[in-house]
Amino acid sequence: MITVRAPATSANLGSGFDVFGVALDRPADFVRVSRAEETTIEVTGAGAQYIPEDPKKNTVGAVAEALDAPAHIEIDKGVRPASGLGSSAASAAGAALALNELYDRGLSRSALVPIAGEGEAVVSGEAHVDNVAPALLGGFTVAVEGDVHAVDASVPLVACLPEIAVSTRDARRVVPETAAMDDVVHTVGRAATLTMGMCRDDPDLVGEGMHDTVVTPARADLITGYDGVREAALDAGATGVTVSGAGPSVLAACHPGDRRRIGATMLEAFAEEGVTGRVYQTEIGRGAEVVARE
Ligand SMILES: Nc1ncnc2c1ncn2[C@@H]1O[C@H](COP(=O)(O)OP(=O)(O)O)[C@@H](O)[C@H]1O
Ligand SMILES: N[C@@H](CCOP(=O)(O)O)C(=O)O
Repeated sequence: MITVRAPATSANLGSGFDVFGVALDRPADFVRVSRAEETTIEVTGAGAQYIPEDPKKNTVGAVAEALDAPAHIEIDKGVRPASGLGSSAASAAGAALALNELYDRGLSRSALVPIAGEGEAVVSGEAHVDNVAPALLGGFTVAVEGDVHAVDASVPLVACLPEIAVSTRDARRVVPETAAMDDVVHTVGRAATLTMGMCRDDPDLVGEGMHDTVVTPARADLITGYDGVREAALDAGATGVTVSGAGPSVLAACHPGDRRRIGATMLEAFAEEGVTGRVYQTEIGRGAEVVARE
């Protein structure tokens, strides 16, 4: 029996739609696997009632199939589904790491990324890897067709999760099909700035690089109170604010020591719109890791 802790992740970071991702120090899922004749799944924890246990509908089922590694898989959810914090990806990445070891497959973490991506295809219709890559590799990741680049980075973050659900599948429907050249130039500049910020552990550059005029405005309309929450976080000292993944979580980058104030302000701004929620004071963290072998 092997247990893996698999972290939440935040994809896109504004300017890097479907490309950028970071592992978050918290929250996390715990995935425990034991060998079996056929795959069965048991889910407990945050939002478990919304997560199917049918292997054909759960991300970990697709991973077990891709690795030809049937198992009884217990998932203890720390990352609520439809949160914009890579909930489905955390389980997929955790299962990939755990089953790889359980069945002695010998695959590297990089080789497990597309396998965990198969799990994402089950829920969003596409095998995008911008969440599973940081969940496996940790740090800041850049997913380009067929390849992933990763770098360790240290930047304080606040993730504010409102009590509303936005499914990734629905949020992909509002993404514009085309962009004007001015917006493309703006986005490239911000994405490059963010990448430089990650390489230098510089929260100011990371925050500046989060600004995006193409995808984020369309997604923001799905999140009640987004504009007020963004303004409030910036007023409280955030260096940049954007939609986390497909939403509804809102992600702020900041300097050390500012997280508590920013988190409280974001919750107040949501409350003004009648929305409750919770805050994770977090930072860029490590990838999934084995925490127990029994
Ligand atoms: N192991 C899993 N963990 C979380 N969600 C899962 C899992 N397997 C399937 N799902 C489904 O995936 C959807 C949530 O995924 P998604 O919308 O991408 O949320 P998130 O933004 O938190 O990753 C829900 O419909 C949920 O039922
Ligand atoms: N690039 C994807 C990322 C979805 O992240 P999630 O955490 O909301 O599942 C997208 O923006 O659709």
